[in-house]
Amino acid sequence: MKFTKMHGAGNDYVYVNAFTEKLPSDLGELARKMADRHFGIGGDGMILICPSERADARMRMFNLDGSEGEMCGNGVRCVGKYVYDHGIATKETVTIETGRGVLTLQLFPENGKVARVRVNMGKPIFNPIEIPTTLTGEPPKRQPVQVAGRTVEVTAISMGNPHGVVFVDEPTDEWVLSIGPKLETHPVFPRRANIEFVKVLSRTEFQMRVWERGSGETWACGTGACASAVAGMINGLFDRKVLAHLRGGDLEIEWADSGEVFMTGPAAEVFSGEWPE
Ligand SMILES: N[C@H](CCC[C@H](N)C(=O)O)C(=O)O
Repeated sequence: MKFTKMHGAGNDYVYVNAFTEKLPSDLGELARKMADRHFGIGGDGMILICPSERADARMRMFNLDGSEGEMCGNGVRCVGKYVYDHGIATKETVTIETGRGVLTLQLFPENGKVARVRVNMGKPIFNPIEIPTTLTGEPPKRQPVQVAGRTVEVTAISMGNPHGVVFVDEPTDEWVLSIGPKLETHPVFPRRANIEFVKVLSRTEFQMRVWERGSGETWACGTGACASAVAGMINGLFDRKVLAHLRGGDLEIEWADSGEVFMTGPAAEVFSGEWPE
């Protein structure tokens, strides 16, 4: 089976073109094996680029633990790059079907290959039942959650997948690696959640580290950067356009008057090969 390794701001996945490749029935197991950094190709998970009846292609994303997520912001930029660079779509505006509907992407090629992508990520979801979270308020803003013997204020938002945003003075290892997994699996998030730790730098800039549901710490999270930006905006900390500094690079996030969130960032292909199964 042919695969392509790609990343968006260091959030790396093993991509498989399901237009041409034959896939096994247990996709979770395939993701776990291929994404293993010691015994496999290595990555934060696996993303399938599939045919769609409603869009240029359909994205399916699997975490490192084999669970399937609804959406992936860095992944969808890479899928946009893949379909253009590999001739599945020829226009610079493409549509990708995801677990949260069909998204429109604006591609920015350089010398014939896509280098940056702007994605209409749709409207943030504030309804606690849809997120899903047991926290109250719509949106649940800075709600106290008891974790590891302390009270942490969490803002819950869905960008198609669930996020809990925590504003901190410094996104330390203790926050990310110790509190992160406890919040991911906390009973306030019945389907678990991706957890972002955000340091406000100014009204237009923030630094973020993320603990992802099913994958652990990753170097960037597109949906997480959108959720963090919107969390900062509804908490009165940010203007409507912000720059997110993540471990693996920067993402520009804008919450437009239409209510839709636009994310712009890099997409890169690293190498391709064959998986011997
Ligand atoms: N890294 C991805 C999000 C993956 C989310 C996944 N961990 C989930 O279970 O929701 C992003 O760039 O948006």
